[in-house]
Amino acid sequence: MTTREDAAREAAALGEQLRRHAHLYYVLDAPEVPDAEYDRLFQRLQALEAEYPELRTPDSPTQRVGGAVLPSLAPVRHAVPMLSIQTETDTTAAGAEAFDARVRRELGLKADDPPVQYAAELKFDGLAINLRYEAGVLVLGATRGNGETGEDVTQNLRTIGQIPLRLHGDTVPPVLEVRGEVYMRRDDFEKLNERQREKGEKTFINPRNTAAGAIRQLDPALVAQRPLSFYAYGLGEVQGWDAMPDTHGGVLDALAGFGLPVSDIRTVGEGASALVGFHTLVAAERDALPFDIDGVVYKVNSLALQRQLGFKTREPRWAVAHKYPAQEQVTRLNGIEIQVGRTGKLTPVAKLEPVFVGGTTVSNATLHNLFELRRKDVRVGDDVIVRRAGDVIPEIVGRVPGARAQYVPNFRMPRTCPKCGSQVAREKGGIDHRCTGGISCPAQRKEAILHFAGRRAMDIEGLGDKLVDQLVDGGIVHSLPSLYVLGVAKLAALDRMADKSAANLVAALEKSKKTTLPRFLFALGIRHVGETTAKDLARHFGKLDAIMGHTLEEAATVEQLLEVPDVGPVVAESVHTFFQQPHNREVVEQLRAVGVQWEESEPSARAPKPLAGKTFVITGTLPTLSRDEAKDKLEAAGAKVAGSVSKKTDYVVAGAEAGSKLDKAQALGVTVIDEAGMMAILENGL
Ligand SMILES: NC(=O)c1ccc[n+]([C@@H]2O[C@H](COP(=O)([O-])OP(=O)(O)OC[C@H]3O[C@@H](n4cnc5c(N)ncnc54)[C@H](O)[C@@H]3O)[C@@H](O)[C@H]2O)c1
Ligand SMILES: [Zn+2]
Repeated sequence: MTTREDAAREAAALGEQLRRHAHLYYVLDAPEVPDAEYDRLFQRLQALEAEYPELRTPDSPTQRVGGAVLPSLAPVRHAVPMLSIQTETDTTAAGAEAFDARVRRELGLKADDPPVQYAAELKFDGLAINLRYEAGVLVLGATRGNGETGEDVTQNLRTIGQIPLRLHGDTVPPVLEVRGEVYMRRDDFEKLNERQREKGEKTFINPRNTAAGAIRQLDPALVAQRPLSFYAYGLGEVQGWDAMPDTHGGVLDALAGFGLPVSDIRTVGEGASALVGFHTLVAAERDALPFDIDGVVYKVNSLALQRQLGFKTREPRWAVAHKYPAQEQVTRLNGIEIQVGRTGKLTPVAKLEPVFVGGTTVSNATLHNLFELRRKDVRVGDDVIVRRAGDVIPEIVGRVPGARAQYVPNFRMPRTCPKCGSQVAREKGGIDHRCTGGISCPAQRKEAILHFAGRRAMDIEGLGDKLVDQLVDGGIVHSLPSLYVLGVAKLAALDRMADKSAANLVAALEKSKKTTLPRFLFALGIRHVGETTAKDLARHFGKLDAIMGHTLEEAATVEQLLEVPDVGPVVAESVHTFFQQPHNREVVEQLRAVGVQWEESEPSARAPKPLAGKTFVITGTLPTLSRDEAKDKLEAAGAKVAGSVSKKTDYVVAGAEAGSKLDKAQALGVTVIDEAGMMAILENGL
């Protein structure tokens, strides 16, 4: 049993904590704990005050709205105070029933009186804003502040495209204050954070705080860079609105008519059952919404009844917020594991004490990369904040500040891939750590096979996404070489695979064995080695063994790789590292052993380069060669092949139906030759 003194002591401590968190949240836009944690403390204080009403002092956090006003922004006194909304903590249907019962009691309705009509809408998780329109023109935009006085953020609000600077239509009242929420869409938030991550900069915690922080920026140019959105949901001061609707639903329709964004997800219905229906419906849709909501709001629809019900200190009696499970929760970080993605990226994953967040139990959450992990300074044993919103994978947004009981070393990335043992590398200036065992790493198997089979790589027709899934998941193909031992019988046994297509695939595999060195190099999926680089490498070295060497030690060094025209340090490093992985070398050997072959040539370092320094353009259809073949031949002789004709072009090779490029060549006086002329130059030189 709590004694009065205990209760007073606890209430004082709670008040202090709540005031501190409210300051961090409302004034600094930098909360230290999730809302669920704040709400828990708040409800505890409310319960104590209910038991001992003398503890309910006027300055108690339960009696006040929002936070203080930033001194750097001009204060705005609200004509009509901006209040909070009472929260219904019971998230089941009972929450809506309790509200309906309260409203009926306060209106003095009897059991057999007709049901009250309600408007139900989303509770957007953003920042409350008051927009003042005079004669239809936006003259002032303010934050809620402490409810009585807010901050002038007009210039910042003007940067939000969805907020009309002038209202539409000729029924706009002389004075109209519109209340609504500035928020950030989830995809906009993700994109913003993705950009921050790429730049290695600090990421934002959640859309709500990002939006709130942006609106209270001093520099409108900075605000303009933040993708903010707006929804209107109510009114402030109104003067001279002759045709003012008499219901809340009607008001929202009118606001939409004036050109203000109003959410379509709302309803008007009778009694508690309509509210329960809406709550259930929105719960099912919540994850799919493009923005965060933390609940739904029920409002008595009739404005006359709203006036009759009136206000308490902090909130109207005619509205209630019915919440959903929180999207951020605190839990214990039990460990950090490394996950290897399809493309070889290593991601630190938090192993959590299971926690119910965003409607499901979460025990894993991403920490994105080593830099972010370090910046957030999370260590095993910490209390961390997990966020799970919509379909976005759960993530750790930070740790709950506080001292650690004992020293815990900083997390380190493994030096070798936990899946295949290949070396882990991070490019200079890059953020991500990657496994370098592309073709030999089980985590990257599917991606590697798809790339290998691609049209511009080994060109294995019929080996697509779904089939690769089937082959790998069924344990039939576990490496690139094992593709070449697939038999028709085994393939035909697969789902959705007919004998004919099985036979076709085997034939395509057989055909693909005869390839070219550039295609083969490209097919290996070495990071940063695209088609062009593969060609450059093949031309320069001529033979695969000149690049990979008979032994690890004989493989081309970074310096040797840097001699290839157009190959820079990042590419050279990547090729070198690839061939330093024993598993990768094995796969290449096995591919050769199953019969993959190509014609090797003299390294271009030694081969004559009669066309060096000359630029060719190929246009039209040549009689025997494809354009790619002609290009290869010219490039092998040292020529540069360009895509468009300019004064720098030396020759245009024109085939049938050559169009504007030929006209341009003639206009510029560039020599035009045909395929036979090109072959003569290749054979005899210029
Ligand atoms: N994490 C922290 O440290 C911390 C600190 C303080 C407050 N908070 C959070 O702030 C919230 C409490 O703040 P509050 O007093 O602003 O109450 P509230 O956010 O629960 O409700 C009032 C607000 O709801 C918004 N709203 C959204 N949709 C609406 C709609 N359709 N109709 C009307 N209003 C709508 C308005 O901005 C309004 O001001 C809680 O969620 C709490 O967890 C968190
Ligand atoms: Zn690996």
